[in-house]
Amino acid sequence: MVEPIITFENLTKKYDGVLAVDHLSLTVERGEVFGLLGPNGAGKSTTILMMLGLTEPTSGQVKVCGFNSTREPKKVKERVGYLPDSVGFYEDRTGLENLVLTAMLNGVPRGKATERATRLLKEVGLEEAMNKKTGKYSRGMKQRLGLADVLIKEPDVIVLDEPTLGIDPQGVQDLLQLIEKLSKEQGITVLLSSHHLHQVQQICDRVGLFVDGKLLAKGTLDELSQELFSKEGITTIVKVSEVSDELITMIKNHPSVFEVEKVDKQNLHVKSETDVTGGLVHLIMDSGKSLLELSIKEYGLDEIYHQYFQGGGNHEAPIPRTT
Ligand SMILES: Nc1ncnc2c1ncn2[C@@H]1O[C@H](COP(=O)(O)OP(=O)(O)OP(=O)(O)O)[C@@H](O)[C@H]1O
Repeated sequence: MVEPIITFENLTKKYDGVLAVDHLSLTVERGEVFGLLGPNGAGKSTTILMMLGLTEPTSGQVKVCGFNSTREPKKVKERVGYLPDSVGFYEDRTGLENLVLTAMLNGVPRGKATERATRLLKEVGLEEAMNKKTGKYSRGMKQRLGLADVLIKEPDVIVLDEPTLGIDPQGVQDLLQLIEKLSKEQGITVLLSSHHLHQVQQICDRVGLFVDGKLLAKGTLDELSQELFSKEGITTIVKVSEVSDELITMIKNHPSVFEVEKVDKQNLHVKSETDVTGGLVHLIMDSGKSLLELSIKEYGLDEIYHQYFQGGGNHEAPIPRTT
């Protein structure tokens, strides 16, 4: 069996009575893109700091590539690239010079460092700006350079803390696609901490929802929505030429249907215990109306998050900003 690349075991951190991370147990598989999601103060940064060996757990442990982050922090740092939410570079040096310096500080000889830095700068789309001083880089360019900077030591894992902060929408899309590509093509494991649900949803294989230091739920979007919404049944969105009382009665009589909501004169939301799309097609045809649209409602991460913190998780955590 392949060992998980990151293992958190009952990881706990207390600061002067504040339980920043509360008995976190979680495994991340090699090559996964895992999203750490949670409102401010949920414990995401503290979790990352313990994983990098930069702060000691109060109890429990975290292992990366089989190395204990507290006892063997150097070995962990050799394998993990960390991109904080704001990266600092020597502003009077070029992107290429900055990268070569990082590579050499990580023990890569100059020739190889220049070769690797040039290749990475191309990969992150900074080919034309590589000889420009980083003081003249935009925020998006600095984040791209930051990504190249964490990749230069060829890590197994990269940890990205709010990587898209302050970047324009196109820059965000480009950066997310780049992260996804790197993970898929090079098998790099990515741990992404973010408030931005839509961005996380776009590239993460699995997510963990954190609040008050606790991991409330983890899984793929499908698993989380199944867990939260299965008790609500399946919602089918129906659009017909005209909603009539007769049609509503016919649908209500379907044995699996337990609720029919008329949204407007053409739209209905049908809640049922099982998938009733086939049955609905027949009922609508029998009623003499035309079927214009029929789809099962899918839940996105924002609905899952909202539901978890508003009701499903019975927590009163604030809803984080989602823009
Ligand atoms: N050095 C510290 N000393 C005391 N308390 C701290 C320290 N660092 C974090 N905390 C507390 O630990 C809790 C978790 O903070 P943490 O920064 O890990 O959350 P976060 O999820 O990363 O939040 P954000 O999204 O705002 O960065 C908070 O209550 C915070 O106030």
